[in-house]
Amino acid sequence: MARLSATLNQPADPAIRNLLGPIPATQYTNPYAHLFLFFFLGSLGTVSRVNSFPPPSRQAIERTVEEMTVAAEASANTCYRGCCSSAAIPLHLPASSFALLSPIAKGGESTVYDARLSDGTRVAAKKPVLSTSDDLDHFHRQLHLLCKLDHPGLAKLVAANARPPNYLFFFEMYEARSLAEKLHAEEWSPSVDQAIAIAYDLAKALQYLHNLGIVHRDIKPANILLDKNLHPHLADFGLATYKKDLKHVSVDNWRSSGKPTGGFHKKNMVGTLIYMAPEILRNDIHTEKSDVYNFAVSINELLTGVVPYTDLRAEAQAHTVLEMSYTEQQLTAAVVSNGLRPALAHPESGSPPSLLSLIERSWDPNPLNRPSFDDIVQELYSLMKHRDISSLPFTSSNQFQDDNDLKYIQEDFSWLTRGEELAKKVSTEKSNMKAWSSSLHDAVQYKPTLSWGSFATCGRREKMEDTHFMLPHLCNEKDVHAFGIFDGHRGAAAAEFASRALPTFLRNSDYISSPADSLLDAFTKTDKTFRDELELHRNSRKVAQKDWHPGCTAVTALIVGNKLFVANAGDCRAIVNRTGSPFPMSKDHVASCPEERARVMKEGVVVKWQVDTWRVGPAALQVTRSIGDDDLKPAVTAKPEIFETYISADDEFLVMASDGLWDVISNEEVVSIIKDTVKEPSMCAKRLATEAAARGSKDNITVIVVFLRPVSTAERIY
Ligand SMILES: Nc1ncnc2c1ncn2[C@@H]1O[C@H](COP(=O)(O)OP(=O)(O)OP(=O)(O)O)[C@@H](O)[C@H]1O
Ligand SMILES: [Mn+2]
Ligand SMILES: [Mn+2]
Repeated sequence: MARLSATLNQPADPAIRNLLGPIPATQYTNPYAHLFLFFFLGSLGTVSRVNSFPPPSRQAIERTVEEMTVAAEASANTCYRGCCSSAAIPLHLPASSFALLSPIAKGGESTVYDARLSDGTRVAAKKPVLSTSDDLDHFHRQLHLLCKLDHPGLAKLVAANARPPNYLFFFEMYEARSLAEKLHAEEWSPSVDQAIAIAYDLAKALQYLHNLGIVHRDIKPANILLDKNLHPHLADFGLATYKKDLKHVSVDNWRSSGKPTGGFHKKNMVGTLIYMAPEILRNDIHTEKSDVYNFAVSINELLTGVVPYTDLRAEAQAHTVLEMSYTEQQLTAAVVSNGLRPALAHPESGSPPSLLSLIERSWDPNPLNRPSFDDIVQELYSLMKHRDISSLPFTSSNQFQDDNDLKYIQEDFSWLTRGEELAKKVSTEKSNMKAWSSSLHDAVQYKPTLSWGSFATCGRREKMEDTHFMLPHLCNEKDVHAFGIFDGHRGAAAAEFASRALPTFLRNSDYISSPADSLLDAFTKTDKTFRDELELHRNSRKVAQKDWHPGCTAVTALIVGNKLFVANAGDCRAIVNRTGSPFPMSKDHVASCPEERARVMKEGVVVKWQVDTWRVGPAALQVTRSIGDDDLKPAVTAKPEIFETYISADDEFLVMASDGLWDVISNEEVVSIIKDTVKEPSMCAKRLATEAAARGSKDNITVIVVFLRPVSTAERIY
């Protein structure tokens, strides 16, 4: 308001000054001045109709007023109202710097054009229909939101023109157009693996939005755009909003809107009716879980290639469901009251049962029963790993891969499988497990009873660079178990490689007699094999960026009978709850630790205070030990520190986690959180990760919880 009053007081177009003339100056500074002005200008239109001048449209006047504001504003990159700003996206693209070519889609709300920027970039220009001041507000809300978003799974805004008279959004052009067109116009039929990869990418994008507190509210294949590699990008933020604003918006939409059955809202409702969750059809407020429902219907459409409910065509009344408006009510009633859903993809078509179950749970009538996108991402990620989809050409690799190894992926390369292959090749196939367990046959020794679970989430990060493994009963030895977590940096390559290579080395340890030596050996071999492989790839023509040095920190626990060994390199951490308090099983290797700093400097690498903490070398790494990071070897060593201890009845559980957890939750708090959680290891792991995310952890979070004694005993004690 301050801005408005300031600008209105400036000398401007005399026509406008005349229009505004009669308004007493005091009213400009009143907080409702804008509204006031608006009504006032609106009534002018009516007045001037009496005279024979053509009435200036409300929109024209509002824009002229806004133009004055534009003139008054410095060249700051904000919209004319000052509500939207961006460091990266130009918000005032002058008319001379773009050309609109042919329209590619036209809806009630907007026209999308094939367009070119002056540097020749092909973009999609979305020109919204702005006929009321509500539409203008809506444009600003949408721009404000789009300026805040940056995720590979979302349609990317590259520029905007947020000033009169041409309000435009410029998006990156996704050449394969929308999933709806691809499926129904081109009759594309994706492989199951392609469908899973698309679902995973989309789920990641939605997880990102939900973590920011944003709901999309219009997920459907027509709003899922595909690039030339068939990676999906969620588009159309016309209905997206902060969840916290939703109550308000919803009341606006459904109750106090002057036109409850027509216009904008009706159109949006109708346009997406077949994707809408029962609670929305009942006019409840949209939550994240309504997005989950829309997602499920869309993914099922991707798997089946069938527009929801159109396969009911044979049945008498369903015939017109999509064509005639009166049957919309019947469809609504069936979805809401009778639990009607689109026909689920057939297992015979190759869709894995776990995916079908995920879809069914995601369109559950009760929103509370639907999984969150954290859960969905996790499930799809496991499914992808299980099917080894990361090595297929159409993968959603960029979600958990660095842009560099994206190239490998597209050439059928996977750091995961490479880790396993190479470790097998390097190690001899002779296992030492027998030697370890021969020490176990002591009748009086304590026998821990194990149960284990894990949870991993990308959290607020865009990419998942943590990996982990759980190998209970290693080599079919009932008393030997291994667990590990790897936290990647500078890409996920090292973490992925290590998550397969390290357990393979462990399994195949040959000549070494003690488990601790085997751990040490597995760490150093994993590091060496990874760096050798990386060197080969960097020298090959496949990698554009030669200066690429991914690494990962690692923590691995090996339980042999009643003995626990933890090997750690970097800032993951492991603790045991021993007689009710945390007993550390690792030490953090970070540059802020004086001994570690001295060690690194002795090896000839500089450690400097940078930004907020001590950092190592030109790469400014915070950790002082890791696998990979070949630009900093040998100072940043892969040699782990190994702690060992006997497990006794005093020991309740082991917790291992990446630093995303420990950054925000102390060892003591971890113990007490598990104390009040159901004694089920994966529930405990999930609870800890969720708590860390809620406390603002900005990192990927992976947690493994291993109960060391029968859970019922533990529960009786607490
Ligand atoms: N960046 C883009 N690249 C390629 N095609 C695009 C792009 N953006 C939009 N389109 C095409 O234009 C169509 C409409 O875009 P969008 O959904 O953003 O507009 P809308 O007016 O909000 O439509 P709706 O009727 O779904 O609300 C899309 O389905 C797609 O076919
Ligand atoms: Mn759309
Ligand atoms: Mn839209």
